[in-house]
Amino acid sequence: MRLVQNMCTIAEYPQAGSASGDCCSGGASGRPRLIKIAVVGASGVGKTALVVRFLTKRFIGDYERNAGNLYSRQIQIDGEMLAIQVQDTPGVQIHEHSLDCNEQLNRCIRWADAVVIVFSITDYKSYELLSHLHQQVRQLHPGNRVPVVVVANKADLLHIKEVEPQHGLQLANMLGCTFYEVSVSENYNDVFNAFHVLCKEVSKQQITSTPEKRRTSLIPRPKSPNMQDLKRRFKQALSAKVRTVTSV
Ligand SMILES: Nc1nc2c(ncn2[C@@H]2O[C@H](COP(=O)(O)OP(=O)(O)OP(=O)(O)O)[C@@H](O)[C@H]2O)c(=O)[nH]1
Repeated sequence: MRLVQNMCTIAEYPQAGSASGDCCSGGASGRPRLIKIAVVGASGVGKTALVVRFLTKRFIGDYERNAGNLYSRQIQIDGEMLAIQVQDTPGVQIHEHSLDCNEQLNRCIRWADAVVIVFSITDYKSYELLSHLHQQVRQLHPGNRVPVVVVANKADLLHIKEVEPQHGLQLANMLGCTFYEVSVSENYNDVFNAFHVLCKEVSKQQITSTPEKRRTSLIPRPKSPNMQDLKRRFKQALSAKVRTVTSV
């Protein structure tokens, strides 16, 4: 299903890296490096709007309830072309004080190199989900510092806010996440910055986590000797042999 120009679901997208997510398929192969981002949060906080805004710069007011689309696009960040895949996920809820996480969501989180947790400043419950979701990310990526950005959306609706943006910042700091307060409907730059920071962090991690690959690509290939040189050496070896034979 094509949504808008320059954005496509993964089924249409020419593969950058393997389907299993070869995160380091850039460089030598000439293909852009792949960065996979999952966007999670409660229902109605603006996850789809955020993803579409980031990928197309446009705010489109209404979307069907999200079934979990995967979008992809190549974008240039700091001079490098990157293949970004963004997984939009269905809204989560709290059920009896714990996260009502289905397997689909868990799979998306496991698949991701980085996660955006979105809440809306007009919905206190979506804010409460934040630390549960963060915990879920850490549990599903044990021993791996997957970068997480917290996005407080709908900053244009301050008159009906249920969460002080300041509280979002404090919680994000406590969890060790970068925090962005945005209005997807009114401001593209903040949205771009949130994804930009995330992509940069993943990029840094990918580069430092594959020292072997980098080292091999840095070692110059030995030059093959030219034919003249080989012939000369062959002749030398032959005449040496002949000399040895005649001197016996
Ligand atoms: N005023 C305002 N409305 C927004 C903003 N971002 C999204 N919305 C609106 O919020 C509603 C929900 O947005 P979606 O992007 O569908 O939210 P979602 O989190 O993907 O929702 P689910 O698919 O149910 O999980 C839509 O009517 C959007 O137009 C914003 O920054 N400001």
